[in-house]
Amino acid sequence: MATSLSVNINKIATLRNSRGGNNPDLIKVALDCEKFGAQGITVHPRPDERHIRYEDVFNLKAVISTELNIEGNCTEDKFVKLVLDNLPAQVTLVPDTEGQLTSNHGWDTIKNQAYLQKMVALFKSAGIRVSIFVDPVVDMVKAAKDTGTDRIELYTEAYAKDFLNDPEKAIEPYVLAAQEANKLGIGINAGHDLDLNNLAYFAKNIPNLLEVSIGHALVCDSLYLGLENTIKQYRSKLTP
Ligand SMILES: CC(=O)[C@@H](O)[C@H](O)COP(=O)(O)O
Ligand SMILES: NCC(=O)COP(=O)(O)O
Repeated sequence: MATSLSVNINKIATLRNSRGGNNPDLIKVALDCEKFGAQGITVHPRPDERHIRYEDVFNLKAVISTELNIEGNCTEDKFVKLVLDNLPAQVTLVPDTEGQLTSNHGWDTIKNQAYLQKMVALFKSAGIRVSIFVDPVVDMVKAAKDTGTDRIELYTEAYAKDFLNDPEKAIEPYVLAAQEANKLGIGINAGHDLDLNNLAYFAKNIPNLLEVSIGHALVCDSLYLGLENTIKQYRSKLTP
């Protein structure tokens, strides 16, 4: 089974916002990503709207034909409303605090069990698939199962960092977490700092990896390789 590639277009919005106009055109880029082989589009709007604006989500939902994955912090009412108003294929719950540079930890699914159960039920009752962003820790995966979530998203920053020195050691906690998820029947997504160097090894070693969402490195690579070629190269890393 090949893993799906969802392209995170936050960084396209960052570039657009830097000059206040509409260049690059986020909608056109999303549609081109799909044309070039992306199997989903990921956005992670943040409360300060420094990259994806809330209105972008409505505009994207109206035109894209692949899966829309909205990531963000469900403790913000505005985020919850945005998701319920747009009914994406998937919502990924990420425990960010306001003003955070980027995501830097997964949910503590034990401490926040009751809260997550409530939020998962809310989104699922609207027909939205739910994924919970977690660190690669077996106990977090076990407690994620109890929330009723459909999937987890493994937070891969530590993998990406440690891969440079020792790939086998870097992947170890992720394999254990994935094995637990497989045993419990939860789907597995992954993301953060995945790139052309570390992606194939991750996909090869994680059993039943359903989806990766990749933004920062993919957009950087496209400066050199072009967007179409870049997406094809990422897709090829996910083909068994
Ligand atoms: C949850 C995750 O790892 C990504 O969504 C990442 O946080 C992207 O967000 P930024 O583009 O704001 O860094
Ligand atoms: N969920 C991870 C994501 O969407 C993109 O993370 P990154 O590739 O920008 O680090």
